[in-house]
Formats: sequence, structure tokens, C-alpha cells
Amino acid sequence: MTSTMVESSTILVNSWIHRIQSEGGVADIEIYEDIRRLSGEIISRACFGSNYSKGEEIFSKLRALQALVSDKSLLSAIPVMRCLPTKRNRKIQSLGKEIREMLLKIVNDRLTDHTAEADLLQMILEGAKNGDLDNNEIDNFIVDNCKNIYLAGYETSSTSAVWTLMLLALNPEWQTRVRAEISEVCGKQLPNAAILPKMKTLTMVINESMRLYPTAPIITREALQEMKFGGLTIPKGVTIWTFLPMLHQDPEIWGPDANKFNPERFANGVTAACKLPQVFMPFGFGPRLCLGMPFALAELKILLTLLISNFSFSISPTYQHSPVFTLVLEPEQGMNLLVKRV
Ligand code: HEM
Repeated sequence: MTSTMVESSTILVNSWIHRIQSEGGVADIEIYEDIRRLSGEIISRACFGSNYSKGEEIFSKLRALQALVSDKSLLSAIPVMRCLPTKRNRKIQSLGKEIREMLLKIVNDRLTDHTAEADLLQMILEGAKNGDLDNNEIDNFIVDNCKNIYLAGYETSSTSAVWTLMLLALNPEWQTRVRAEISEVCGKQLPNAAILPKMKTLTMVINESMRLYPTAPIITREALQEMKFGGLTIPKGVTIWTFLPMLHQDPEIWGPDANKFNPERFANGVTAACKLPQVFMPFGFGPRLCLGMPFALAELKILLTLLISNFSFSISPTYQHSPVFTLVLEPEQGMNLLVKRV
């Protein structure tokens, strides 16, 4: 899927080149919106192949649904309020219904034209076919998996990219180091799957950015039986929240510069970066480790390679630093950077 990632990212690069030219050499760009759109396009193409524009429509409805269900107002925290026929609840229901119908329509079209595309939808369809499920369960399986991929893979990749670009904008010496690596490894070539593992400096930068700004900052696990955790007794059924920023920025584990951006700490890999490498878990851990990790890292490396080799970044005077936790850790006021050609 890397060629899809390169294709979509190149369109973004060209649009910024035009913008910079028309704004006299430097453009103040709110990059979060653009990168989110790009990430949506990439995941739609990966998920729905040639039906990706329909997929984008579905994803935009899922985004609206996500905004409604992650409303943190006091009233919505009362369980009974979620069942009353309020305007918000009716909207949630009708969006859910529309999304389900649109997804099932794509599936039906796919089943009748017998095209076995190499996309995630095809894998989900095959998974559904091979499972021991009745018709209604098959539909639920398909709809739930498509929603899961959207939630897990869309906002996460785009927010990781914008936090990394913010940190690079604040640390121009690292932009220079990454740019030098790109020119050495890629030359005049576009990035491809074979060269991604050679991008050592870029990997260090991405790791450091995910340490300081873990996109999915809370990992949850349910205690399946009563257990002891240090001096605490955790009863069966309790959900335990692990807050990653506490682990990722603990000076006892990472040293006195734990709060500083210093990708050098990852020069010899994660195991040498701190006292307890298992606490570094931007993609989770164990059997539920993020399924999309290789996909996300390829997407991040391709996008950052194309952006850093074409542009230099600095913080815009209009940028307001306001990380906020919705379903992911995102910049509440967007991400304004000054962008120039290199
Ligand atoms: C930088 C981007 C991403 C980050 C930081 C991220 C992070 C995470 C985290 C922290 C978890 C929970 C793991 C756990 O509980 O141990 C997770 C789960 C998951 N992620 Fe990602 N993710 C990213 C991108 C993606 C993408 C692009 C996809 C799909 C294409 C994806 C699919 C999934 C799925 C399906 C799960 C659930 C796995 C399971 O429960 O077995 N993720 N991700």
C-alpha cells in the first residue's frame, strides 16, 4: 500500500507548493486539517480500494458520529440520558443507520461484481465468510470492523504526524538531520517500502515524538480476576487505565531530560533508550498490540519524508499550544506552521 501513500501525499505536497508560491514564498498553513484529510484518504483507499470516495463519505459521517458520542457534557454522562429521544440521540441513531446502510451497499456491490480487490474490506469479507456467523451477524461483523479501522487508524496517524512536525518546527537542527538522511537514502527517488527501514534518524524522531505526544495516551485492560498490583487489590471486572504520558516522561526511567525533545536517546533502539523499555508503548503491548502499527509507521515515514525533503517548518505566531484528549491526543486549536520551500 506504500504506492497509494506516496500518491496521496504527493498531492498534498503539490498543493502546499502552490500555496507557498501564491503567498510570496512563506505560507502560514493550518496543517492539521490538511493532514487529517490526507490520512482519511489513505485509510479509505486501503480499506475500500476503488470504492474509496464512497469510503470517504462514510468516514466523514463516522467523524460526525464520533464528535457526538465523545461529547463530555455532564448530562450525557447519565446513562438514562443516552436512551431519551433528545435531538442529539436521534442524530446519533440516524447517523449510525446511514453508515450501516452505506457500508452494506458497498459490500453488496462488491459481492455482485466479483472483484477480489486487495483491500482491507476484502479481508473483512473473507473473515466474515470463514467465520461461523448467521446473516445478521455477518453484517454486524463487517460494519463493526470497518468502524474499528476508521477509529483506530484515521485520527491516530494524522495526529502523530502533526505532533512530529510541531517538534521538528521547534528543533530545526533535527529537520536538517532528517533531510540529510532522506537525501542520502532516497537520492532523487520517491520513498518506497524497501528504503523505509533505512530511515534511522527519522525513526528516532518519530519514537521521540510518540514518547512525548502519545496519540492514544490511555491503554485499558479489564481485570478478568481479582489481582494484586503493588499494594492495591484490583477487584475482578474493574477496568484499569494506564496513562502513557506518566510512563513516557518519568525522569526515574528516562533520565533528567525526560521532558525534552531528544531523539538521540533512541539512537541504539528502544531497549537502550531508558531503564525500563517496556514502558514505551505508543502502540500498546502484548496480544492486543496495535494491528495497524506497520501500516501507520509506513504512512508516517512516507509523509514525513516527502514533506521534510520539500519544505522547512517553523512555528507560526498564530499557533496556540493546546493538546486536548478527545478520543486521541489532538491539537485543539489546530496546528499553524510557517512553511517554506527548501
Ligand atoms: C500512529 C498511529 C497509531 C497509533 C499511535 C495507534 C495506537 C494504538 C493503541 C495504543 C492501541 C491499543 C493497544 C493495546 O491496548 O495494547 C491500538 C489498537 C489498534 N489499532 Fe492502532 N494505532 C495507530 C494506527 C493504526 C492504524 C493505521 C490502524 C489500521 C489500519 C490501526 C488499527 C488498530 C486496531 C485494529 C487495534 C485493536 C487491536 C486489538 O484490540 O487487537 N491502528 N492502536
